[in-house]
Amino acid sequence: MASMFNPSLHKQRHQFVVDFIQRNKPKKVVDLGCGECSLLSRLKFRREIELLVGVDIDERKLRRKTLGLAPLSTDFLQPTFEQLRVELYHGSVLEKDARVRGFDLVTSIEVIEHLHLADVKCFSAVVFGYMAPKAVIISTPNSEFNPLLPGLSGFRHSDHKFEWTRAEFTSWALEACCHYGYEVEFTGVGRAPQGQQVGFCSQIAVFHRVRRENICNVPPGYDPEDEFSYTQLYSVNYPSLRDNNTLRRVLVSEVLYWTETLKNKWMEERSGDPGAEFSSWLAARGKQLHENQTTWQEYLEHPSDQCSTRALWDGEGYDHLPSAEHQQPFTLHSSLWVPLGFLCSCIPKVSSLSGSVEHLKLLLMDAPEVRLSVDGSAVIVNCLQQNDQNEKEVNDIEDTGSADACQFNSTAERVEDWEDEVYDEGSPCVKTSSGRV
Ligand SMILES: C[S@@+](CC[C@H](N)C(=O)[O-])C[C@H]1O[C@@H](n2cnc3c(N)ncnc32)[C@H](O)[C@@H]1O
Ligand SMILES: [Mg+2]
Repeated sequence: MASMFNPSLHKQRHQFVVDFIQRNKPKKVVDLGCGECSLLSRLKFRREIELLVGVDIDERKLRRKTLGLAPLSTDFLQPTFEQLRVELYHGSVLEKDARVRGFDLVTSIEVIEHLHLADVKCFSAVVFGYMAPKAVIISTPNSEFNPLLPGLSGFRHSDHKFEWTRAEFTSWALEACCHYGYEVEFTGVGRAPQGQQVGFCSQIAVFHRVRRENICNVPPGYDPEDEFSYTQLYSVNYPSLRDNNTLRRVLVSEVLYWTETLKNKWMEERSGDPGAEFSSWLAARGKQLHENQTTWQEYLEHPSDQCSTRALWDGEGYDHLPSAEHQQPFTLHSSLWVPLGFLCSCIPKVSSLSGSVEHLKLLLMDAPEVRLSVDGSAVIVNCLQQNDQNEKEVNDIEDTGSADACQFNSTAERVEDWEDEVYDEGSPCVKTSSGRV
């Protein structure tokens, strides 16, 4: 049978669900009779889903592929604002469990035919009456197709309790609609050869819940005894930027990366002229970026162009930056001070993660990897090379000012109180620049 369909029937059924999800964007999805979780492993990539649950009666099957549902390293390295929780339960589709009630979508792919016919009514009551999701996708073999399957005698699988014709499937589905207030469309996957009027190899019914007043029978009442009949085997929360710890971790990495890169650019580009002032460099570079309609982030992402920097420094009159309303970075003795306002306004990645300067400050305040000024308004980056460190420490005892610090009279007063702190602590403020994710 496998060779009859390409892609395989199994893949086509799962693709049908994936396409449905892409169109309808359900947030809570449960796969009943999920087996070895192959559909769930595909659905975990559909990030519109926030809660993805699998239920099966076969615990061994469930445990075999649990690892396939775990977040990948990229989920940790590049988390998004989307949220996903995956849960696996050992239990029967014939029993009620409140944890899968009121979902947007229930799927049950090639499961119903494994139930005894006498239990199918109970399945309908649990799925449509108790779980009462917005939509349901049920697939099952179409017995009318069986004569076309080479070498098949009897049912398609030894565990099948029945296989329905299209009329039998339709009759069951319409009855469930009438009882529980759903409407249904019929389709399938696995086309018959041309001229054969037998329907699809796998027949599929897609149910949508209709308005409450259309429900013929009130769903069975809430039974506290049945509320938690499943046993949870697995649950995992995917990393999300909506979680404060994840957001802080990513933001810290970004802030360390961009402040270190800014420092490195400055140090690289001034290498031919150790006396070059940071303020002139910043102003000239800012003006050039403005003229080229380039953002600081774009500039920092690319290798230095030392020639053009030399030319910039030879110019004059760069006493303001295009984004003058934002505080500008400045050097104070051996440190680079990067105001959070600058990071938020000039580095879109930082602003989109933090949302505001205040929020950025709040998140960085508890992060030991980032050194903030006393008032929390700027990140302080040490500019000394390791081998300059000792010499500088000795010099600092006698020399309390530097040329660069004097360039920033306007800001010097503001940071007067912080200055002691910069020198008292003396150690590099940034431990790493490569921790960015
Ligand atoms: C043919 S497999 C389909 C697996 C999966 N839906 C897929 O598409 O790959 C049928 C699954 O239904 C499960 N099953 C059978 N009876 C069940 C019940 N009463 N409750 C939950 N799962 C059941 C079986 O353990 C098996 O994993
Ligand atoms: Mg089957």
